[in-house]
Amino acid sequence: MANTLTDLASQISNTAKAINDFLVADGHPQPSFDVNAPSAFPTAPEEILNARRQLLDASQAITELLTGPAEYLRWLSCRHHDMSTLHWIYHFKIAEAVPLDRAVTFAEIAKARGVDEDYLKRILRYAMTNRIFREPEAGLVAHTSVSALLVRSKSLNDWVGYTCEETYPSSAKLVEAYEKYGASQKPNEAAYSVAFNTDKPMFVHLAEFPERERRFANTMIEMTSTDGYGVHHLVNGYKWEDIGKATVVDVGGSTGHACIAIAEQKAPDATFIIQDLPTVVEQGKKALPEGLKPRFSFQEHDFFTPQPVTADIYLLRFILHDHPDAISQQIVKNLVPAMKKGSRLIINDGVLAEPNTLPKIEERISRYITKLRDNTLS
Ligand SMILES: C[S@@+](CC[C@H](N)C(=O)[O-])C[C@H]1O[C@@H](n2cnc3c(N)ncnc32)[C@H](O)[C@@H]1O
Repeated sequence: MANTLTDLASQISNTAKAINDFLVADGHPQPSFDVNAPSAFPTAPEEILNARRQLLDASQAITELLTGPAEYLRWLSCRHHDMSTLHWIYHFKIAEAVPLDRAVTFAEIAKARGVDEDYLKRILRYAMTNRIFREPEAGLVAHTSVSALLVRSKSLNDWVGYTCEETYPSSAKLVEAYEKYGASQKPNEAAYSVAFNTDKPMFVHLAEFPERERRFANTMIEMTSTDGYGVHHLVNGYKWEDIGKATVVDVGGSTGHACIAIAEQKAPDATFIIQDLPTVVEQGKKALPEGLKPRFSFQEHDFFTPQPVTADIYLLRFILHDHPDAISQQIVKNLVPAMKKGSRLIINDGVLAEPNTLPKIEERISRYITKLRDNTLS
């Protein structure tokens, strides 16, 4: 792998050219933080996606190399300001006070949201260094494509809320939780337990706060918009078109978004039972598209107890990574008594690559799953 400045620079130049040629040839706009810029890189052939990965990796490497280890470590340890300012913006609904089509003064935003103008200015000017809002003229605030998503995308706003208000405070308690529980595998002995002063597992505790539970369910939907966790991997990774009139049970299926995609795109005759905790089930029933009602039902079921439904297919999507091996085995064992001859179990989950086999950016994202477990689940 290239590791000198000139090697990295030429890798950056070559991959940038390949990407630019693709964007121009296919009529896509240049990447930009303009408020109306596309919110994601366009669909592209595999070689362009690879060039993008290489470019991201090389540009991160060159930035970090040039920053130098001491400076890099100093500022790495200050990144909590990124989260705390984002949290402040989320909590006081600042994005909603900025129109999408024009700039407004700090004073107008402060008045609309009932916050102190100077405080707001300090928070926003820091956030602007992360491309969240911009100051087109001194004293005026306008949206960027990033801050605009806090208004335009309800599920991305919920993702930000969940990370700022559940995982961020839990992360800050990682050391305290380890001091208290060591490497406990119990779901109620996690950093979340310390942060929220509870002896209940996260999902049980969340159920006491319907708005936070709803936000978590929406975060799961938003997750399917990401590269690696897209529901298209599940939809295209199995021959759903061959299952005919099968019954599919989605265990811990949240509000049913994965099975909705399967039902709409690949399995027009199958029926689906979405199982989850009681309040999530209620949300799922409310959000189900009208046309799917004859083929969908929602059922309260705790996957730590025996499965009540005999079905052709059981789906465990993004369930097992939340739990240590012994508990995951129990979740799977609970399915066995309900299974009939020919029943299938489909597991769709994150798999960790060997260390150093992915670009650093991708390896870090894939390891979020392990952090999720340490922080919030066990
Ligand atoms: C990480 S989410 C995955 C959701 C969904 N399968 C998906 O792919 O988006 C875990 C889900 O398990 C549900 N859950 C947690 N504990 C549960 C339990 N004991 N029984 C049933 N569902 C549970 C949560 O409410 C949540 O919807």
